[in-house]
Amino acid sequence: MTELSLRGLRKSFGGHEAIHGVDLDIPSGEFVVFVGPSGCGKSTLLRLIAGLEDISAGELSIGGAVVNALPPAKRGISMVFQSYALYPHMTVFENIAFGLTLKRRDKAEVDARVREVAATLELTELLERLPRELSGGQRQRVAIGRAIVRQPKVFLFDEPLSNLDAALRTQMRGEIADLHARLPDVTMIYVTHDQVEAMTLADRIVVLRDGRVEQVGRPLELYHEPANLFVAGFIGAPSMNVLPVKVSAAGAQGLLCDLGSDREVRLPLTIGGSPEAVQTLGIRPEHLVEDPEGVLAVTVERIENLGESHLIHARLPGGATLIARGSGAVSAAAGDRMRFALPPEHVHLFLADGRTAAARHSGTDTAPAPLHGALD
Ligand SMILES: Nc1ncnc2c1ncn2[C@@H]1O[C@H](COP(=O)(O)OP(=O)(O)OP(=O)(O)O)[C@@H](O)[C@H]1O
Repeated sequence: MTELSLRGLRKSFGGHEAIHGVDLDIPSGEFVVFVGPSGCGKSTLLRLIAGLEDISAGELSIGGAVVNALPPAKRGISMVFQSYALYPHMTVFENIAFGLTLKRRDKAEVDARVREVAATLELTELLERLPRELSGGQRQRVAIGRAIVRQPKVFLFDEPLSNLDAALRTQMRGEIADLHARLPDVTMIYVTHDQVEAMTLADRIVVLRDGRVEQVGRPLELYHEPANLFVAGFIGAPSMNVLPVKVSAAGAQGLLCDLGSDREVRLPLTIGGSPEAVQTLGIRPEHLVEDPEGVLAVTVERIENLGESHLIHARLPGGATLIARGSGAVSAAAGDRMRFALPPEHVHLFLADGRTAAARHSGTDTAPAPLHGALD
């Protein structure tokens, strides 16, 4: 069942339109993550759903009912903020109970609900403490407790872990994943800057740019089959390498591609339209293969050792830079010349307007997974 439905949702602040008409259906129980560069409208979209901002145009439905005019408290939604927003003079118990007591429930019922939620979040021992007597992770758990005690149908998170250090973030990320598993009927919408949170928590990721949806899909779908250059560059860290390319010949043997290097590369791909329309080639850092016969001749500029892997930052003769990820120790050093090959199954091709070019492996009837889209 569709829990949330956004139809042509728009938001203007004065004369400035921040959300330009977003359409999105979110089924009940789904964990959806909004990502995108700073200022793309993630928080605004979340606040429109919460009712903290008025919708300028379009329709928002929750559980089948249009809620545009409903105040936040009547939408069956709870929200957890980055800042926790706990009441400093109230104990953990009182903070969690706050949402319930507002509804003037029976005291014994409030007590039981708070203790149940506290047990779920391992806060039982801390119920009498004040927020200032808690660690960052504990405070965040209280904020989550205050949200779930209301038994919302929809749970909104606005960068809930961004104030925590790396280790605590990892722990809380696991706790949020567990919470989702324990509350399978609760729909969760989560805003983050963090790629790992987006990739690991989401059933589906919504990539936003300048107030518009660029692509919606499962994390690995976005990773392997980005609809356009923007999504290709945004999902994945380090970003996908993108190089200007000219297709100099296309035929039964595939595409002959000129990357401005000293040799051309033949990719066993065919595309559905004019080869001249292809202007950019993309390859992820982990898919570049060191090969003395490889098409890309580079000069190493810098090596970053990350322990379990390393990143080679290199420059092509034309000036373009690229990053290759390898495993284990690396023998190359700054100033070295190396060559990399492009495994065709990992190559992405993009059109002048940034859309992914449709492509299929020559000699096969089925389109390969990494390349899709329409070529006009
Ligand atoms: N109350 C407001 N008044 C005017 N403009 C606003 C207001 N809130 C947001 N905006 C504008 O709307 C756009 C989207 O902002 P929003 O905070 O939703 O982005 P975001 O993707 O959440 O950014 P960040 O990742 O930096 O938090 C921005 O251009 C921002 O300046």
